[in-house]
Amino acid sequence: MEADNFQTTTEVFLSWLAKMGIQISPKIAVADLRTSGKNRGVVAITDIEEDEVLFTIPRSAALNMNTALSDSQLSFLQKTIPDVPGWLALTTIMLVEALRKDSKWMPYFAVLPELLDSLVFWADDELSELQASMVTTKIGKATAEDLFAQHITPLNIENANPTMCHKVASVIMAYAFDIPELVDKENAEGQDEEADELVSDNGEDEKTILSMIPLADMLNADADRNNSRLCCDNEDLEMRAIRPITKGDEIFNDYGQLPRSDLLRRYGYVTDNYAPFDVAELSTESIMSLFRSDESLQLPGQKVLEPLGLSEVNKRIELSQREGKPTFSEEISSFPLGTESLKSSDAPGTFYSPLGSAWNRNTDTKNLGIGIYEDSYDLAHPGPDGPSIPDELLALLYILLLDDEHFAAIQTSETALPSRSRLSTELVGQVLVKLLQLREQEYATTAEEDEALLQAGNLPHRKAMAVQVRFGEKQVLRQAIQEATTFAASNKRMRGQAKVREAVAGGTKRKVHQTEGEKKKVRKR
Ligand SMILES: C[S@@+](CC[C@H](N)C(=O)[O-])C[C@H]1O[C@@H](n2cnc3c(N)ncnc32)[C@H](O)[C@@H]1O
Repeated sequence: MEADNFQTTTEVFLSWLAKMGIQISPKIAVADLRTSGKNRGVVAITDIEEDEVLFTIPRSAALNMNTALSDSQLSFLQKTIPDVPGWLALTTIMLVEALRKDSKWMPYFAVLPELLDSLVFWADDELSELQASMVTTKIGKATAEDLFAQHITPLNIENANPTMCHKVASVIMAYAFDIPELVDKENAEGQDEEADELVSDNGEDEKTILSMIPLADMLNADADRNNSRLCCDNEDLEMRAIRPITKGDEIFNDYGQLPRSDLLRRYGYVTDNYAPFDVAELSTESIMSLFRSDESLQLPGQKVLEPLGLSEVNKRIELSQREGKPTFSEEISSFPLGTESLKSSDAPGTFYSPLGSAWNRNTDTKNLGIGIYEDSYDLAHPGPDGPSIPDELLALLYILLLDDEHFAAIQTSETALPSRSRLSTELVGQVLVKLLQLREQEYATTAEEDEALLQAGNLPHRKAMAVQVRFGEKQVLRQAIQEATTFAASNKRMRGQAKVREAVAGGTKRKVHQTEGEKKKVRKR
């Protein structure tokens, strides 16, 4: 019976797509992919050539603030909640639209999922299976609920309780597209001339509108298996093949090169094909708790690094926080800086990104510039795109480990940091190994134990996904440790050449001398 309902809902949806003016190539079909855990998807029923149009969607069939609700409902919302992020505005629109008895969008709403497996819906005991993964700090459930309470609750929309708001907002996060605004070419020409004087035409100022796009959002994704892309020629939206597709193949969109932690957070699934994009994060707080400690740092080979003293640590942090992109000399540019592209664009607490001003529909993409001091650093699998350990992390440790004379030289002259190969000193490598081993120990199980769990199989679905995420992060940490052990650049400018001493047998730990003021501020590990 359920299968019949599923099939009927799909058929009603397909007829509705035609009524909405969506033209579909006879070479594709919507398929029931529940047996592979994907619900619906789109498949090729004959061979398809590269660049063929799979379907065309008029802008009127994209659900957004231009197309949903009555004019009076929309202007009421614009007046009542003028300054909200785009995802929150679209959530409100969908909640209100779903209550309209004559809503033309009903056959579309019927194919949208009731509930996803994205992390906002996980119970605490399920989340605990992610162990020390920092993805749990990025769910932003409480922040989202504050926004629901502040903006949606006062509207008294029937059934718009926090659970329902999360359901709609999480569907938007997993299904919506940011599409360029329709440009009124006749009027835009004159405006462009004026605007040319003010802004550069680098595409960053393009206005976008967050939209639900029926059928385009029925495409699943599997890392680099993407074979189609949504294109926009101002008037219509087109899904095109970006490579030849063989009969029977699934048609995949591109959700981005996301680590499995983020895939799980945003989309509620993971597959092995995303494993190459996994990241492990090292928080700056954990680095600083090591450096701010008043205890000596025990390094491999029985070496001991004396503490730096709190005010000195703070001076070095200040230097690393200087605004602007880091400047490194020589061959640093042979690696892309850090692993920014792997990083989730949304910060903790901004769960349902993209954020942007809602009613003027402009998503701000300005790059504010980054110093080497970040809240956390992404470690990745080394590959053609770069090494495992980002340059910024090396530079931060290098600054913290520089001897006083060379630190002062960099501080006063604002000279560039040395190249990556010179940042990778033996001492930086040893401290990094220590930090990464401590990070590994934050996870309750080892990589080997996780692997055994996965091989044994039969895990509950969410636990299996969590174990894959934490196992992937531990594998990245292992690779980063491996990379750090190869660091062999000279320690000549490094702090502690006089003070790094062989620990005496039984290694007594000496307290560093501190001023009274400093002592009060020292944070114990
Ligand atoms: C844009 S929708 C794709 C259509 C969706 N399958 C449906 O039936 O409504 C994104 C959602 O599809 C599912 N999905 C996409 N790709 C998947 C994959 N490779 N494996 C499992 N589920 C997938 C996830 O639930 C994700 O949140």
